[in-house]
Amino acid sequence: MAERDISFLFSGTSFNRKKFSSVFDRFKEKKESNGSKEEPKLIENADSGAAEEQPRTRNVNKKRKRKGKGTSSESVEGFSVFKKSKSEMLSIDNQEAEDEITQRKKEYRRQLERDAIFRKKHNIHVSGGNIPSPLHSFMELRSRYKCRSYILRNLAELGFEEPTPIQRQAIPVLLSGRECLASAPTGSGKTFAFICPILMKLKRASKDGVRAVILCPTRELAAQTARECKKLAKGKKFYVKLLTKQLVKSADLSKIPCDILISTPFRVQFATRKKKLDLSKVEFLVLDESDKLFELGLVKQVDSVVKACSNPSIVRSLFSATLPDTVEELARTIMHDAIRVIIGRKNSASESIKQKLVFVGSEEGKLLALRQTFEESLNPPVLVFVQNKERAKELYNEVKFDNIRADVIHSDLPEVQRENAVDNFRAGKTWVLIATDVIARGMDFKGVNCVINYDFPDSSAAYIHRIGRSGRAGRRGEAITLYTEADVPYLRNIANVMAASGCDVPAWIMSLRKLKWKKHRPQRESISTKPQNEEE
Ligand SMILES: Nc1ncnc2c1ncn2[C@@H]1O[C@H](COP(=O)(O)OP(=O)(O)OP(=O)(O)O)[C@@H](O)[C@H]1O
Repeated sequence: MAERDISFLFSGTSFNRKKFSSVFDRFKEKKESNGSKEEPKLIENADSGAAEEQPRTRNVNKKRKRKGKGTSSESVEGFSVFKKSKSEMLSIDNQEAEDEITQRKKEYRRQLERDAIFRKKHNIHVSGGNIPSPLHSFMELRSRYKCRSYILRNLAELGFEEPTPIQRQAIPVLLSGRECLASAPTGSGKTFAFICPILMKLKRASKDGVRAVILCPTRELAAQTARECKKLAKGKKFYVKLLTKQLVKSADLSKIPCDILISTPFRVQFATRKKKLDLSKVEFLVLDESDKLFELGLVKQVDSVVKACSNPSIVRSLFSATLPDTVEELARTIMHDAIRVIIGRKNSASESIKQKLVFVGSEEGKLLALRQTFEESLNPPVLVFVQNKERAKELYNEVKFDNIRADVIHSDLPEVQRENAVDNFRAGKTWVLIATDVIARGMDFKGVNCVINYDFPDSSAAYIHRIGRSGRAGRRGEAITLYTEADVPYLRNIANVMAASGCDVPAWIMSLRKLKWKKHRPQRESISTKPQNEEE
């Protein structure tokens, strides 16, 4: 059939098959070798990674062919080439094919070396097969992946000059249709590392149902991610939907156009269980803050969303600043041939944060230390983290009369109040925001100068995420962690994180025994300056 098509195309042309049999054979060989695993590729990248190098391959081949012609005419002067016997011709062709393969292999190796040097320079560590080359610039999104100009325009409008290390590697991975397990420091641009390839792959808006789902552990982070997504999609009519409680209640979601759905696992699971949401066409699933999503309490909901996204060709990706081995193992059970991308050292704090430990003796000592810090050097915006919502309320009641613009956020507050607390802090109306871990992850407040851990964090991951609210996008930040006698057994774990990110830690702390850390949530005395009997 194919042959007949070819003959049809060449009808009227006298084409001597016998004379050019060796050429025909070469094409045949190529066809067969295309399917074979042994065929050497220029770049052992996944689909588009390889595609990205194809023009270069073709150029090399063209050049090689032209050069070959030139050489033979030079050496044999004109028509003498046709005087060669058939077997000689065949051997020349075979030689040419072999040369080409060797050349490709060399180029492929050179590209691997260039990639390795570039990754080393940007502290990018990768594992997995056929890893696409990292991005050298945002412009490569156009040259390699035909990125539409609206995205490049929006990146420029946002003031992004260069991709961050996680963006350099994770974007090509996802654009190549590969799954990605990624870890990079807080504030290093992970959000755009998954939003950008999703927008590029979805190409344009459609009314055919949800095509991408992004799960975040809190509604605040989901709202922020939806906003960021809309910023990058500006100028293109994508349907980006934040799935809120009201939306689930009020609408038949199947009738609302939605390309990208962003929400918490609870909300998405609820909507799918009520048959208000069909996720069978989802092409991309992102688990942001994935280690948090895999914690007890969320993992079942996540599991049910993962199952609801039943499209067999779905591309899943996991992102977080902290990725414990247990989470990696669990993640691998749901991922196919994922590429692992780690920026810097896994589970470490951002190096742009100056970290300090301050001993305060007792709970009373904490309040004194906090007030003293505010009096001497309040440099807003400041975030103060406490252990639970009760303590958040107590501390807020203490500082709200201190002539500083303070506010509080915790899970007991109604949605609107939580939103206002975040918005006012963002807008600079609030100087000091007292918070539980509800905003410890992912929240991107511009220019938080200092994070104060009023209560010692309950894990080193919690520490990394809390202090990571400052020192974002290359800016400098500060973190102060108050501790009492009750916290001393856990000091060493925090000290290790500090030392790994280049901060000074007293030698006596480093000589403490390292405890296997379970959640550290000691019973703490209530926060109050009022005498006990007055309270009663
Ligand atoms: N290429 C870039 N150049 C400059 N700034 C960038 C770039 N990419 C992202 N940013 C900015 O960096 C900040 C942090 O980004 P993002 O919130 O995505 O960090 P993250 O790595 O997800 O942090 P976390 O681990 O805390 O969730 C944001 O304000 C974002 O706008």
